[in-house]
Amino acid sequence: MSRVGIMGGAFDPVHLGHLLAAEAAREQYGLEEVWFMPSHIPPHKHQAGVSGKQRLEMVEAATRANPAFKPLDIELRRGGVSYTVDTIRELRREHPDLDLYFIIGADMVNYLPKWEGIEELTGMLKFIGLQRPGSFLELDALPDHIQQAVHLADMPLVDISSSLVRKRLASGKSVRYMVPDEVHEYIVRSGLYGLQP
Ligand SMILES: Nc1ncnc2c1ncn2[C@@H]1O[C@H](COP(=O)(O)OP(=O)(O)OP(=O)(O)O)[C@@H](O)[C@H]1O
Ligand SMILES: O=C(O)c1ccc[n+]([C@@H]2O[C@H](COP(=O)([O-])O)[C@@H](O)[C@H]2O)c1
Repeated sequence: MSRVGIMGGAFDPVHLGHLLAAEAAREQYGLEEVWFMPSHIPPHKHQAGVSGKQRLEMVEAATRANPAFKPLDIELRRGGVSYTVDTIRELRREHPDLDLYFIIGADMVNYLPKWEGIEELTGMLKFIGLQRPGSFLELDALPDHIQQAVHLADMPLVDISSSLVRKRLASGKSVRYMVPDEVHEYIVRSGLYGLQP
């Protein structure tokens, strides 16, 4: 059974932290591919400022050079609030042969008890959790059935977030090397996040 990782997020915009997390999970769990999946409306935070099409295009630009990384537009096509449980049900119908691993940073691991349909979700996939500066990942604090579904991976800690990238762009600061060059070019060319095209 092929192992596939899913890196879900708003990707507003995609940054180096996302790519390093996906690569660490791929390497440490022998994932054949990692699918980068922008959410339509995130379940727990404000809707992204940039359109789904543009967030997907940035993900396409960021993943193009890596044959193991693929963009996945399933949540953008479905619309509405992007509950992961709905997406995984759909993906398992389409790909019953895959062993799915959902990749998340420490902030999201700690939030797992509040995810919609978490009991069903832990029966359908495994999570790969990564430490992230600013949120300490504490497995012991989680209910048993969630702890059993979460596997840990190591990555070089990087204190980069999409909010930091947006804030820096809006105040005219450099985000070079925080996002891939292709994404930087896309942001500048499209005049996103307060830049003039
Ligand atoms: N620097 C990072 N290290 C590890 N995981 C990360 C990092 N940045 C984001 N993630 C994880 O990537 C997933 C998608 O994150 P998302 O697209 O919401 O980015 P974000 O940087 O958290 O955004 P924002 O700052 O707008 O809240 C989440 O599981 C999040 O925990
Ligand atoms: O389904 C849920 O209840 C749920 C709650 C919080 C987060 N998620 C998913 O986790 C991924 C990372 O979330 P975020 O908010 O950090 O972009 C993204 O794919 C979200 O849809 C899912």
